[in-house]
Amino acid sequence: MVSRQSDVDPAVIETAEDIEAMRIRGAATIADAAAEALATQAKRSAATEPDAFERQLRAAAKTLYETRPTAVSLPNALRYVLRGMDGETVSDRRATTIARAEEFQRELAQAQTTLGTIGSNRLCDGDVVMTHCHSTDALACLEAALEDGKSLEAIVKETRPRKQGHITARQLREWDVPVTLIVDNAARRSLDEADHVLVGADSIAADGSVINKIGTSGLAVNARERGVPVMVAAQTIKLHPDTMTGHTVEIEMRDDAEVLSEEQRADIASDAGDADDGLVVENPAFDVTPPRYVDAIVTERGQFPPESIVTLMRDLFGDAIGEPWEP
Ligand SMILES: O=P(O)(O)OC[C@H]1O[C@H](OP(=O)(O)O)[C@H](O)[C@@H]1O
Repeated sequence: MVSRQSDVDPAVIETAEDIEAMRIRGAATIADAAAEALATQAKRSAATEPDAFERQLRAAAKTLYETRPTAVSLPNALRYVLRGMDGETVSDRRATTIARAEEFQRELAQAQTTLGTIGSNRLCDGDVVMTHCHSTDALACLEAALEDGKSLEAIVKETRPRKQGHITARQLREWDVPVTLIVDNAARRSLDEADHVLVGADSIAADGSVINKIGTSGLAVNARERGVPVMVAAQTIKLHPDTMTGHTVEIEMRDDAEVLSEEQRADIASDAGDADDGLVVENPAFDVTPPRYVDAIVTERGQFPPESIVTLMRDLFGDAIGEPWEP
């Protein structure tokens, strides 16, 4: 539940609620929306003192941060914008915050385009690509390959429980890519037809582990066994710097209702509704794919074997991290 702090603008609260409810979803889209929300907070702040202005921006960042715990693109976006807030007056702090948020959004869009070009180099004319969930970073690779004149086909996993695969299928059909939509459990069988598995990421850990939509790890294990290369498309905003100091990535557990309606629960558990009706629904939104099942992590800075992604992480983030809203 999004906390409603008095000095956080209603527009920021609305964005936070949209992210929490997944009306705004996808790690890159969430990061873009968070930067936009901080710019809105800055534009609308009625603070007359620079310290009060800064407190409001940090409160807004904390509100946004607390929406979803797994995609590191969110805190990375918040850190990036807040670290650009500068100046001794409200006016200066407002202007620098807005400019920094706009810079973040431009760089995010450019990074995805560059990543797509790099990822498309791994794809050949006539390839069949299996996708999981809906990743704009992954689709950027397919779009770049199509713009290069390569023909592609896709096997799209529906990706229960929220079926984000339908978003991918719709986008690919708009690009006139033949799509075979499959239930998640058919992935192993369909891998025989695939030349690549292409997925996105919510976070990349220092050891090269990939945190992505639930079902990614099982798909990657099956792909390794079937000899199908696994490509992870992930802008550097997905790199999780806290994992360089031993922190693990929290896996978001989402509501039962995404898996089972109250009517279905009542159909299964005759004494449904009792706290101890003996029926527990587990709904993890993400899982962790070990680096040994990943062939390449494609970023806007080039592609990396998972075991070496930490070199890029150190280069970009250094060691000083801290919470995104802290000074
Ligand atoms: O940043 P882009 O590549 O768009 O998406 C990255 C990942 O974010 C999504 O999470 P959710 O659907 O928001 O839970 C999926 O796990 C997807 O692979």
